[in-house]
Order: sequence, then structure tokens, then C-alpha cells
Amino acid sequence: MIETVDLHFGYGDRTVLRGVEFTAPTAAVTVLLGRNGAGKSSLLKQFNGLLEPDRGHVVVGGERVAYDAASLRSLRRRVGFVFQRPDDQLVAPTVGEDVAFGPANRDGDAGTEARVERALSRVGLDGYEDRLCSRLSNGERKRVALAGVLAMDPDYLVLDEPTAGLDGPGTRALVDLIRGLADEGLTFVVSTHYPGFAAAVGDRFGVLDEGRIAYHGRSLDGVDPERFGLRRFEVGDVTDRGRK
Ligand SMILES: Nc1ncnc2c1ncn2[C@@H]1O[C@H](COP(=O)(O)OP(=O)(O)OP(=O)(O)O)[C@@H](O)[C@H]1O
Repeated sequence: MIETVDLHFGYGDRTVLRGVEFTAPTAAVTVLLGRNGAGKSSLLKQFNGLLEPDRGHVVVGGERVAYDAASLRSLRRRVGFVFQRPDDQLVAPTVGEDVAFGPANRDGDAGTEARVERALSRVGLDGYEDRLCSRLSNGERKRVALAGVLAMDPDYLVLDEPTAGLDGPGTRALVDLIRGLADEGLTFVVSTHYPGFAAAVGDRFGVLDEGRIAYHGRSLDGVDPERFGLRRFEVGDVTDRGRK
């Protein structure tokens, strides 16, 4: 489980988060919604210590997050983070080298090839090892970024606006991928401002507004998209997948 307790955060004197109480239970997909600039990325980046709260704290798997180098290394092993733009994350020319980068740095070359193969298979990119990242579609590059994080065997996956730049079929494929990984026991926190994508992928929902969690629950029924500045326009037909 990931939890924040009375979390405050700002950039200089610009306060963004004002006492956030957020919970993402284990082996579920928790979706964080909120208007542009609500502070979703700023909150997600607290979960693997990319940002540090000004006040309050973060708890991951029952342990309070600490900010010394050794604690952060261990935290980032458990909590994988996928950035909104894959190009901020991809580091090597070919898919295989890119996905191998994290595990090879951490564990050396032993076993890396098998890890890469398995991670690519989990994101539906079997046999892509020798392809050039620069020649892939945006959706494929996102999958490679996700595979790079999965290759590190995290328990938690934080995805910042994962549908950005995806079309309808790309978004539907992403929903299936996330649901499949959650069914394997991974814990997700996913940010978006699309309620349709949120409803299709999520088990739990939190809405960030004016620096606080203004709504949280197991359904988005009754959440007024206008009030929270959520997009009414949906990408493709990714509405209800019929789960309870
Ligand atoms: N590095 C930074 N320095 C100063 N201000 C920042 C920085 N990063 C974000 N902000 C500001 O903090 C606020 C929250 O930004 P954040 O990116 O967390 O919101 P968001 O909900 O993820 O937005 P979006 O949906 O547009 O991605 C915004 O007003 C933004 O301009």
C-alpha cells in the first residue's frame, strides 16, 4: 500500500499540495484525477522520492519513506515510475539495450537477457530487442518505457498520464495491459484527467483539487467532471469494462 499523511509540498513559495491524504491499496489500480496543474505529477513524484514533502510523510509498504541515498535506492527498487513522455525515460538506441539498462546496472549482465525478454513479453513487444526506439510509435515507446521499469521487478508502478498521445486502440490496449499486471499482484497509481479511461482501468479513484483529495472512492459515479476540470471528451470507447 502507498499512503500519504498530511502531505504538503510546493515549489519555492508556490504551494501545490496542502495536506494530501491519499491511499493506494495493494494489488489494485488507484487512479488519481485532477485538472491540468492540480498537482498530480507533484504528488506521484513523492511516491518514489523524486520529490520530498515540505511537511507530512509518505508510507510505502508499511515503511515511512526516508530521503538518504540508501533508502531512496531501496525505495526506487520497489516503486517504478513511468513518465508522461517516454522520451524522458528512454536512454539507449535499441529496445533491448534500453530495457536492459536498469537491471544490468543493478545486477550486472547475469540474467539480464532473460529479464529483458520477459519484460518485453509482458508489454506485448516480444522480439523487439533489436528495433530502434527512435523508429517506434509513441504507444510502442511507452511500452518500452514500461518494460524498462518492469524489468526491475517493482511491487508498485506509478504511471503519470499514460494515455497522453495515445489513440483509442492504444488506450484500450493500455487498459488491458495495466489490468493484466494488476491481476498478477502489482499495485498501480495512475494519473489522468480522462474520467472514461479512469473508469475503464481503475479500482479506486481519488480526485485532487485545490491541493487536497476532494473525493475518493470505489466509483466515479456522482463525481461532476465540470467541478473538477476533468475532460468530458473521451478517447475512443474506453468506458465501462463491466467490472463491479
Ligand atoms: N519544477 C517546477 N517548478 C515550479 N513550478 C512547478 C514545477 N513543476 C510543476 N510546477 C507547477 O506546480 C503546479 C502543479 O503541477 P503538476 O505538474 O504537479 O500538475 P499536474 O496535475 O500533473 O498537471 P498536468 O495535468 O498539466 O500534467 C502547476 O501549477 C505547475 O506549473
